[in-house]
This record gives sequence, structure tokens and C-alpha cells, in this order.
Amino acid sequence: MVYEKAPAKINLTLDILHKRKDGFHEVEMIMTSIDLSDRLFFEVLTKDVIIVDSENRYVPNDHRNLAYQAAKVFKKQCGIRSGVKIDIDKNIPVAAGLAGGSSDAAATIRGLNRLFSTGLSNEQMEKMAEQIGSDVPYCIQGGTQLAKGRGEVLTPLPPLPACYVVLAKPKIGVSTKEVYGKVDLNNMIHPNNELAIKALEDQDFQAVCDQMVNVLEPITMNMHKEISPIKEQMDNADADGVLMSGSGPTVYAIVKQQSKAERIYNSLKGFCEEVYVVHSLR
Ligand SMILES: C[C@@](CO)(OP(=O)(O)O)[C@H](O)COP(=O)(O)OP(=O)(O)OC[C@H]1O[C@@H](n2ccc(N)nc2=O)[C@H](O)[C@@H]1O
Ligand SMILES: Nc1ncnc2c1ncn2[C@@H]1O[C@H](COP(=O)(O)OP(=O)(O)O)[C@@H](O)[C@H]1O
Repeated sequence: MVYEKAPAKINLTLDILHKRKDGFHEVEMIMTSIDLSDRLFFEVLTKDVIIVDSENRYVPNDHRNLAYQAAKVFKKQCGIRSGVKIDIDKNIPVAAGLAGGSSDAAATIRGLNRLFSTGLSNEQMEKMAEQIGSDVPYCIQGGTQLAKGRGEVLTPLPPLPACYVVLAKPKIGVSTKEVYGKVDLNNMIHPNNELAIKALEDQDFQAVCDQMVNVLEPITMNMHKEISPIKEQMDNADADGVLMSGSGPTVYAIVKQQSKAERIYNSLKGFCEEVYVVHSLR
């Protein structure tokens, strides 16, 4: 049995440069891992099947599961004939902009690489991950990284200075494809990734907060009226930085002080069904 932790990510920035010929958007975004994780357990089966069990009603247990898809690609490319059982202990909210499914897929590639002693390098695993989804290559190593291209061109960055992350997910599911479909390239306020990277290099927490911009935020907020009141509430509670992650709908606040994190958590609990306080991950 092999065990892997699959952490969620938040977007500190998310920029879109243009729409590509393949239908995807050219992005430039800074992502960082947080201490809110799924746990995956892998076992070899003698019969050549892939079995996924997640015990979460929002997560499919068949070929639609991103961990299943990752196992399929892995087995084919590494010529593995035996089967595999994947148990997913799901903690990351689903369809939330936190890359839960992508992180499970990446953890599957890492886990099977250990289970079958196939010795793939991080670069080889990232290449394999591209076939599953745009966020999966980032999730192979996680941490703080700049992602370009479709999301697969990665540059490691210095970590987000240690802080608390308060997350609130309104009870709505968001389709990433639909949000990207509403992008208007002539009408967006872009983040300044250069300044955001400098802030990380200087380990200047407040400067990182000042650069937090996500071009998808106004689009998803227009589609779902539940999101902006959460952001306002976090702002009013004096959060250091507040932003929607990915295509949403999760909104997060980052703060240095534990007391402030608790205050924000308490102000949102009861108002919003899923609220979490976690640490940033180095
Ligand atoms: C928005 C982001 C930001 O991190 O994350 P989430 O909100 O999903 O967490 C990602 O770009 C999402 O990545 P991921 O969820 O892996 O997307 P994919 O499965 O590859 O693509 C889903 C759909 O999103 C659109 N898409 C995705 C990535 C990209 N660079 N351009 C796109 O236009 C495409 O329409 C695609 O069909
Ligand atoms: N292992 C998985 N965990 C979560 N969702 C999954 C998984 N496999 C497939 N999915 C599907 O992928 C969709 C997006 O899920 P998720 O990765 O959590 O969101 P996001 O892309 O917004 O970060 C969900 O609607 C779900 O049906």
C-alpha cells in the first residue's frame, strides 16, 4: 500500500494573455499549495482493472474521475499489466477552483510511480500530467509556482510567507469551461505578475497581498451573486488579501494573525456552508 497527500491550491494571481488556436487560453498565473488535502491510498490488484472509491457524492468513481484517468495513462505509458485500487479520502471541496481533482490526478501519478518503482523524474511525471488537465502538471510538485502556457509551463518561485488562509465556498458549482468561455480580452484588469514575483522574492507579505488579482473573478462574480458578499465580508473583517481562486467560486483571505483568521472564520460560518482555516504550505 502506498499513500500520497494531494494538497489544494489557491491562485495568488491569474492573467489571460490571449485565446489560442487549440481553444485553450494562454495564462500567466501564480499558484501556491495550502494545507487542505485529499489523501490517496494505492494498492496493486492482480486483475487488470482500475478501481476508484471516493465515498463523496459529488465525485464520480468511474472513468470520469481524474485519478482513474491518470492511472490509465500511467499504466499505458509504463506498460503496467496489473491493476490498481485507488481510495480517495476527499477533503477538498469539489468544483471549487482549488484543483482538487487535478491534485488527485497528480498524486496518482506520483503514487503509482512509487507503487510500481518506475523511477519517473518530476519532468516525466509533469509531461504525463499534461494529458489529464491543465492544472495537473503544477500539482505534481505543487508549492509556489508561476504557470504559463495552458498551465503546464512551470517556474518554481519562493514560497508565500507563512500565513493563515481562510476559505469560503458558496454552495454553487462552477464550470471552468463556461467561465473561460465568457472571457472578454478587451475588458479586463490584469495582475502585475512581475511585481507579484518580486514581492515573493522579497518575502514581503503585504506586497504579495497588494498584487492579488484574478481576471476570472469579475466573470464568475457576474454569473453568481453569492460570491461578492463573501469577498466584502472578508474585506470588512480587515483581511490582508482577498481573492477568488481559479475559476471559483471559492473566495479566500490570507492573514498573518491567527486572531484575525479566527475572526474572519467566525464571521463567515453560518453565512456560508463550507468555511475552512488552514496554513499556507512551504
Ligand atoms: C482556472 C484554473 C486556474 O488554475 O483552475 P480551476 O478553477 O479549474 O481550479 C485552470 O486554468 C483550469 O485548469 P483545469 O481545471 O485543469 O482545466 P482543463 O480541465 O484543462 O480545461 C477545462 C476547460 O477550461 C478551459 N481552459 C482551461 C485552461 C486554459 N488554460 N484555458 C482554457 O480555456 C477550456 O475550455 C477547457 O476545456
Ligand atoms: N478526483 C476528483 N476529485 C474531484 N472532482 C473530480 C475528481 N475527478 C473528477 N472530478 C470532476 O471534476 C470536476 C472539477 O472538480 P475539481 O478538480 O474539484 O474542481 P476545480 O477544477 O474547480 O478545481 C468535478 O465536477 C468532478 O465531477
